[in-house]
Amino acid sequence: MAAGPVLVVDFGAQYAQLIARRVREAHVYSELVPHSMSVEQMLAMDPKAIILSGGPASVYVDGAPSIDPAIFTAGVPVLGICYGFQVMAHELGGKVDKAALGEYGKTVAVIDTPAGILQDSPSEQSVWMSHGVAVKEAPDGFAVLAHTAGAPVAAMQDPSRKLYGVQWHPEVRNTPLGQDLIFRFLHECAGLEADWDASNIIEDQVAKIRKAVGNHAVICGLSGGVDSAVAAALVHRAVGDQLTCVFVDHGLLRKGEVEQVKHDFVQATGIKLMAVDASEDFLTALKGVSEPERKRKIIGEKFIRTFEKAAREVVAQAGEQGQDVRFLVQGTLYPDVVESGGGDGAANIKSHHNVGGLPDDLNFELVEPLRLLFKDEVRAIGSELGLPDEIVWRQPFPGPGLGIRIIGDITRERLDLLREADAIAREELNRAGLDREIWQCPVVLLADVHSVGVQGDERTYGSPIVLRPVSSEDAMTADWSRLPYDVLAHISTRITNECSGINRVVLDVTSKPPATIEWE
Ligand SMILES: Nc1ncnc2c1ncn2[C@@H]1O[C@H](COP(=O)(O)OP(=O)(O)OP(=O)(O)O)[C@@H](O)[C@H]1O
Ligand SMILES: O=c1[nH]c(=O)c2[nH+]cn([C@@H]3O[C@H](COP(=O)(O)O)[C@@H](O)[C@H]3O)c2[nH]1
Ligand SMILES: NC(=O)CC[C@H](N)C(=O)O
Ligand SMILES: [Mg+2]
Repeated sequence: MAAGPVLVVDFGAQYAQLIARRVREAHVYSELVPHSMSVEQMLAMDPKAIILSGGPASVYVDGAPSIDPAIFTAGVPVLGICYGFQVMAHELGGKVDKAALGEYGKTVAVIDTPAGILQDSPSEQSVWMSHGVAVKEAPDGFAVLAHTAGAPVAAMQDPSRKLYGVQWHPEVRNTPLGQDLIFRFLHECAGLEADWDASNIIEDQVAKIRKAVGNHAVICGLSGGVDSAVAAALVHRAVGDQLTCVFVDHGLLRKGEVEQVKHDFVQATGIKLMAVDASEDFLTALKGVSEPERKRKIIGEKFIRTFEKAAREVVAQAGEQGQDVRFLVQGTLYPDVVESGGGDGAANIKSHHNVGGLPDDLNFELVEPLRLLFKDEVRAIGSELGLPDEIVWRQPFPGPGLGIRIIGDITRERLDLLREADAIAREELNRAGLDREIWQCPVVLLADVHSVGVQGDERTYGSPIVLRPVSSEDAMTADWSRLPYDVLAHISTRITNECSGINRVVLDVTSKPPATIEWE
């Protein structure tokens, strides 16, 4: 039995990393590789199985990405999904052409033969589709298992060669029986054992970090959020006191956050923490800037400059034995990478400060043990590492902080106003016991928008506050939370009463997509 990961070959899919994550959910380790990697290199990784992802191209168009057909005769079980399925059919002599009917979204699949990857399937399944190309005839040797209105061959298999393909997307939650198909491919068709969970990643990462860092000093950007806390805990387990965490107060934090992070983190972990007040520096650099990407780039750069200063301080404090700090740990997760345009062929939606916002002259080597993972996986690791619930279940808060929640330029007055409104919303949501139900609730100040109000019989001309409570599994998609009206009413009354200058509170009722969670 091969010892390597299940490889997910990325053909530029929206959901490639999601496939890897569903495989890990089925307790088999999985990693993503680009389709540009050669088949020899893939096989050198000793993969247990290979999954070919979806993608935007059409196989019959010149120059469309493909894969060396040697992959299909290497004896490694292969599952093709959507574009990957079309590639498999095309390369092995099947017929692939424009679909008579494109299918996007919820579709009914008729299961003609409930075998193999579709063993025990009901005769019809609701599946999630996104295709305009279809496999019209399966290659020789394949059995057709299912069809839909637009896909005469919607699933096929040749168990003797361990080759499987499906037109729909089993990796998205909108395909209710999708995980069942992935599970059957891995454990029944490919015969893999369920041998991976969060504790494996801890062992793996600790070993990798130890090897990379050696006996050098390391700093970790620590925000109090779960991602950096888990990254810090992993690095601490690997190299102990070589690690110093650096918490930056950039003036864009929420009310009470500095004291809370200093206290909770040190108490929970015992890791060395250096808190740096860099607010003057950040706010001066941000003066007069209202364009979101500019804000993000400035914040990303200032973070690094602050870490550089902190690193010099760490060296100075170490005295005689002090040596340069080469490594910077960040709690970067996969959604930060993909939204910054870092996926293979993915678009830049917004430059997360810790990825797309990094300056070109970065002198640190980055240590990002969570870079391929999603937040719920990180939470599982945090629990396994023994971090307290207050850290593991803390709602996300973006590194650029309130800076990307003031729509308009950033001033100290606007920050103070937003901080008050945000504190009220958080207090009331917490009091109503809604913390776990809500993924996070950005509170946004539309600083340049003014509307007329009447307070104490006087005319006011103030700015609105937007409440943006969302529910989500991994921040890649989100829906607006249906909060109880009385909680909303209470928050609205308190904000307008207590925050002078705010005369309106509005609720954002948009999902992601089409919106994003943060406004900038
Ligand atoms: N105020 C800060 N001081 C130091 N480092 C920070 C700060 N804010 C963010 N970072 C760094 O940037 C990374 C990305 O921020 P991000 O908000 O995505 O993660 P997090 O704060 O650790 O967790 P969460 O997403 O749950 O808020 C962090 O993991 C951390 O390394
Ligand atoms: O550390 C961060 N640096 C950033 O630059 C950044 N931008 C967005 N976010 C957080 O990422 C998740 C997805 O946000 P969006 O739907 O707004 O893209 C949400 O949880 C956001 O709060 C960030 N976190
Ligand atoms: N989602 C996909 O992989 C789409 C595959 C191909 N581009 C099609 O339209 O059929
Ligand atoms: Mg954060």
